[in-house]
Amino acid sequence: MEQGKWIDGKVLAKEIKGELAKEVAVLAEETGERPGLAVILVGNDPASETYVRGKVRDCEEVGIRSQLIRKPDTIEEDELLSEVQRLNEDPAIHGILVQLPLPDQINPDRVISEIRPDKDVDGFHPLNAGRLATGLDSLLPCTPHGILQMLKRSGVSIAGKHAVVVGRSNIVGKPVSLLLQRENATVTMCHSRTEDLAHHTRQADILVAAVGRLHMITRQHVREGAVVIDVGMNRTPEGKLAGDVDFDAVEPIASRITPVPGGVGPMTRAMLLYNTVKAARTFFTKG
Ligand SMILES: Nc1nc(=O)c2c([nH]1)NC[C@@H]1CN(c3ccc(C(=O)N[C@@H](CCC(=O)O)C(=O)O)cc3)C=[N+]21
Repeated sequence: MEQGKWIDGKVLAKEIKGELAKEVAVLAEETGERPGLAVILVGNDPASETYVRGKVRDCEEVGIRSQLIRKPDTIEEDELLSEVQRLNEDPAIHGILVQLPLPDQINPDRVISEIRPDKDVDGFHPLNAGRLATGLDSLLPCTPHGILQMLKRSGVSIAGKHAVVVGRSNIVGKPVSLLLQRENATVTMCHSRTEDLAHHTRQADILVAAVGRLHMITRQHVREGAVVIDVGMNRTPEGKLAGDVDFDAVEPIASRITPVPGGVGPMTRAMLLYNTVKAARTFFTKG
């Protein structure tokens, strides 16, 4: 296996965290304060517990203060909305993240819309989605922004290239297609109802797989020399974490490829820190 063609998300995330740690130190020097992130975790789903613990640890690494707020999975929507409102008003909190998924009695769209857009470090609020779509400055969703950073920092040129995005979710597919267009790529969107998927994906210079189905992108979907970004987070029958791309089949023909784990996931976490620092800087400079 040729290590040089892997785009290593862990290495790049570490580089970004180093840059953010310096910026946090400068902010602390100038203002006497540190960025603050509040993470709300409803219930005790083991996967969510692991993710949230990771986020808290990441914050410590760069000097961001974090606050984990736990709520039982029986919480009513109104109570969760009140908790968000309280954090909206808290001057020590610059970023608010409500871990998804939420229990059935809670409408996630209502909760996301309750977060102050300038504290919406997931970039999920409709105002931030609309600002991205219209080309205004905004807090960017972490996974799409992480993908863009991976491409840029590993020297992949985007302008004029054909990017094919598989998956049209609000958290990955749609925003990553907008970001790639902003970088002057020609973008094709594919989804579960696309006919002859492989016909489209084989045209890709840059292929982004964000479907959530284990190993659905195989060798026949990929043009020789393509750059392949795997956003999938699936479990194999053996319980291992694996992507949407059949890595062993695709790696030999790709020019660059991201592994799972160790690819997009760590970048997503790094961009959450980036957004928290950005939100804090905006808050401090507005006075
Ligand atoms: N409000 C909200 N915001 C989120 O950003 C959010 C969320 N809810 N709910 C769940 C998903 C999932 N997600 C991950 C991020 C990084 C890794 C990650 O770093 N994964 C490691 C491996 C972790 C492992 O080994 O289990 C990797 O890919 O190398 C995983 C999952 C963020 N999410």
